[in-house]
Amino acid sequence: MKDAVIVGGGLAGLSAAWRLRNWDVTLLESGSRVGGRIRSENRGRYFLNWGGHMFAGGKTATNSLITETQTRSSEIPGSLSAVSMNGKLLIDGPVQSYPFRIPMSLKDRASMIKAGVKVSADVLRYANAVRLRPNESSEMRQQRIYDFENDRSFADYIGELSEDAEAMFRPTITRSAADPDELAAGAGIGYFSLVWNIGQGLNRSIGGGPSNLVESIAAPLQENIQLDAKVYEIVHKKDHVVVRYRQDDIDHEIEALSVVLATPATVAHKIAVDLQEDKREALGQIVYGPYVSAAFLTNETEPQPWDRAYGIATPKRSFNVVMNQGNIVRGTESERQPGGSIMTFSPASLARKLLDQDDKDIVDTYIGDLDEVLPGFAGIVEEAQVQRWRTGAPYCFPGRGKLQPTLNALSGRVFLAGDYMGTLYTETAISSGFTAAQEAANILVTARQTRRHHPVQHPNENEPPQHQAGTASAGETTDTNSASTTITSEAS
Ligand SMILES: Cc1cc2nc3c(=O)[nH]c(=O)nc-3n(C[C@H](O)[C@H](O)[C@H](O)COP(=O)(O)OP(=O)(O)OC[C@H]3O[C@@H](n4cnc5c(N)ncnc54)[C@H](O)[C@@H]3O)c2cc1C
Repeated sequence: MKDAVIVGGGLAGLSAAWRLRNWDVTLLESGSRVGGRIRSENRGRYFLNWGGHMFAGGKTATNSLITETQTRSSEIPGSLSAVSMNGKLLIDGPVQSYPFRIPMSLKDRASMIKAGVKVSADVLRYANAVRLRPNESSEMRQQRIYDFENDRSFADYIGELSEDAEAMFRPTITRSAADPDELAAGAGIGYFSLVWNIGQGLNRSIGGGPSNLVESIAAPLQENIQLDAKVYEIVHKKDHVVVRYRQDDIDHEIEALSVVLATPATVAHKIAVDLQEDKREALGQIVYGPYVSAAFLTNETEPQPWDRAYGIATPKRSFNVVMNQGNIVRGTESERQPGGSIMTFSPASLARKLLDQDDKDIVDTYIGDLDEVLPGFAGIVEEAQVQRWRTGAPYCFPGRGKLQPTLNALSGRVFLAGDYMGTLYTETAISSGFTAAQEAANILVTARQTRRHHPVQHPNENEPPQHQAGTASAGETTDTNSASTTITSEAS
C-alpha cells in the first residue's frame, strides 16, 4: 500500500510530489516527459519555449517552490507591454499613450479611448475588490476574484467597438484562451489589471528555461516517477483508493491511502469515477480554450530593434503576442551576443484556425507575420517548431464562480490540484499542488497515529478518517494554502 499516488506530472502534480517526498509516493504521468504545459529545450546559450514562461514572485507558492528546489530565477528583463500594430512597433512608454502613437482613424482612436476609460475605472474597482483582506484565507479571496462581474461576458460588458479598438483589446483578453464573448467580464478586466500593473502578477523567468524548474523538482524524485503511465480509473475503497493505469499495453493497479489528482479537469472528471457527484459534475463544467505556440531559434549577428522587448502584443496577426525568450539570456550579458529565441502564441479563435493545419503551414504563416512585425526576421530563422495545446488553459466563463465552493470541498481520499482551481495559472497549479499534498499528509498522519494507538485491529480501523482542510497534526502548519506550508517529514 502506497502512502500517496499522484496522478499527472505537470506543475501541480510535481509540486504535490515535492511536498510529499518523504512519504512513500508514486507519480503516474501519461506522457513521455514531466512538465505538462511547461516545456522548454536548450539550444546552446539559448532555449526554445512552447509553454508557460512567466512566473509569480514575492510571497507566493511559486517562489517557495523555486527557493526550496534551488532553481535559478530572475525578474523578466525588457518591456512587457510593447505593441506592433498598423506598421508601428512601440516598445516603451505608457500603454495609455498607444492610441495616440499608433496610426489609426479618428473614429478608431475615439472608440479606443472611450473603451479604455471604461476599463480603467473597472480595473480600479477590480483591484479594490480582489485585495487581500486581513484574516481572510486565500480561498475567500479567490472566490471574490471569480465572483467579480461573473454574470456576463466581456463582449457584453465592453459593447460595440470600432475595428481597430477591438483588435487592440483582443490580445489582452484572449491570453485567457477565450474569445471576448466566452470570457467573463470580470476576468477580462482582471487581465487588463495584470497587464497595466506590470510587476504585480507573473513577472519572473526561470534561468535556462521553464523546464529547468520542472527538472529541479523531478530530479530527486526520479525513482518515484513513472512515465507513459495513463491512469484510467480511480476508485475509493473503505480505507484506501485504487488507481488503475495502463503502461506498455499492460494494465496495472496501485493501492494508496491517498491520491492527488493533478490532471486537467477534463481528465479528472472522466477517471475519478466515484468522486462526490456534485464535484465530478463541477469538474465536467470547467472549460479550456486552445493555444498554438511556436519556438524559433535565430542566428542574427547584430542587435535587433526588438532586443529591449520581452512581450510584444500583435493585433491583427496569426498570433497575438511575440515573446522574446532570448531576452532572458540577454539580461545577463554585457555585450550583445549572436543569436536569439522567439516564441509566438496564438490563443482561442486564432488557435482554432491553426490546430488542424500542418506544422509547415503554421510555420510559414508565422514567419510571414513575424517578418512584418520584426523586420528581417525571415532571414535569421535557424529552427522552428510548433506545439498544439488543445487544453491550453481553463478560463473563467460567466457563472464559473459558482463552481468554486464545490471544487474546494473536501471529500474522501482524492484531492484535486491543477491550474483550473484558480485564476493564476502556474501559481494556482503550484499552490493547489501544495494544498492537496497537505490534505493527503493529514490523512497519512492520522492513519499513522491510529496504527500507533491501536496496534491491534480495531473494528473501525477501515473507516476513512474524518478530516478537514487545515486539520494540522504535530509539525504541520494550519493554513493549507500558505506558501510556506510545511508537511511533517514522516518517512515510512
Ligand atoms: C503556450 C502556453 C503559455 C503559457 N504561459 C503561461 C505563463 O506565462 N504564465 C503562467 O503562469 N502560466 C502560463 N501558462 C499556463 C501554465 O503552463 C499552466 O497553468 C500550468 O503549467 C498547468 O499545470 P498543471 O499541472 O495544472 O497542468 P498540466 O501542466 O496540464 O499537467 C497535467 C499533467 O497530467 C498529465 N495527464 C493527463 N491525463 C493523464 C492521465 N490519464 N494519467 C496520467 N497523467 C495524465 C498530463 O500529461 C500533464 O503532464 C501557459 C500555458 C501554455 C500552453
